[in-house]
Amino acid sequence: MKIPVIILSGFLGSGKTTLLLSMLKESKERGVQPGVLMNELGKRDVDGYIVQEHTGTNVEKLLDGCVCCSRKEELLDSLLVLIKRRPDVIYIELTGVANPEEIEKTLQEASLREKLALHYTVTMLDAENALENNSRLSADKQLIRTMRKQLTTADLIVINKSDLVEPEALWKIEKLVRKHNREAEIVFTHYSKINLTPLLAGIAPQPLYTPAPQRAPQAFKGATLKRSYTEQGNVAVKETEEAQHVSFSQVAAVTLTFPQAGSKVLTRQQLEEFFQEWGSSLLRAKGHVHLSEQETVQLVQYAGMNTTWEASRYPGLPYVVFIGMNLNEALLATRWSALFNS
Ligand SMILES: Nc1nc2c(ncn2[C@@H]2O[C@H](COP(=O)(O)OP(=O)(O)OP(=O)(O)O)[C@@H](O)[C@H]2O)c(=O)[nH]1
Repeated sequence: MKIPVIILSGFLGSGKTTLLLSMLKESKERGVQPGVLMNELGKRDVDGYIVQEHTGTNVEKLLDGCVCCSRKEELLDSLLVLIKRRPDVIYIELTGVANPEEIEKTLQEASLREKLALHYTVTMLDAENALENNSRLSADKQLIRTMRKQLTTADLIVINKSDLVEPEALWKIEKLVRKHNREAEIVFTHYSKINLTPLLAGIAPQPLYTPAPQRAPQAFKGATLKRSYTEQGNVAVKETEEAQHVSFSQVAAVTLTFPQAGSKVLTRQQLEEFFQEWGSSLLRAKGHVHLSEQETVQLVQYAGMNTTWEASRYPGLPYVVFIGMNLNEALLATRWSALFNS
């Protein structure tokens, strides 16, 4: 019996974990036992902790690199670990700079192809930044190619964060998406709220020895979903064999911790200003912080230039992961220390 796999891809901060959380909630309501694999660029497991805290789901994690390149071997091992637990479905959340095509190829490897069946590849887009990303990130050609692959490989493209833009921007994004993928279903939403019934169609609690569910038997609006690469996508993305196996080049993650007791206490505003200070070179930041004794631990998230705060029960030492393009790590660390000494 093959286990269906759903891949969640999409640029940094586009809403993948938010979608995963609602998929896990829905799975629980259906009595479906999920296996979850999460990949993070940084050394700290921010999203895995969120998933465990919100849903109690046991997560298989791959930290500090991308499963489509530097952590490729470990992807295979982690999937084998998950398979042993006999889940009804496997959800793989990729880093924001991963090429889902590489993961699809891994699923075809001899040790996996008899056990796993790709069910859907979903790509999330952040409506607030999707139109500017091409020019904002143009210095990193490999990243641009990867983001294009995220579009061409998808069966379903979710244009998320629609609450942050005018309707006209959504039509422009749809036009852009269609240039790269004519076949995928496109849905517009905010906070990753989509109808999960088509996505989870055919996935049910599996008794032993039942036939594998059919892949994507239902579509979002009645049409049958097909895996296809548009001519445009194939022509536009001319890559060398070597380039195809690398998904990000100039994007890196830096984890910074807080000085021990006795140092100056930061305010939320100071931390938010610190994020803004790095301009477009800081693409994403997230972490668990404890700014003052008066406040509980907070999960802080910086995505698309917006900062959000949420109470958390994270028990460990506070930290923030910074993900950026050509981030000057030494300068970042110096400026970070200065925050507490000024
Ligand atoms: N305003 C707004 N914020 C959103 C929406 N969807 C998600 N967010 C917020 O955006 C931030 C990033 O969301 P995530 O779901 O963590 O995004 P992600 O793609 O998993 O992020 P990475 O894995 O770190 O790349 C969080 O603070 C979310 O609460 C949305 O539709 N609108």
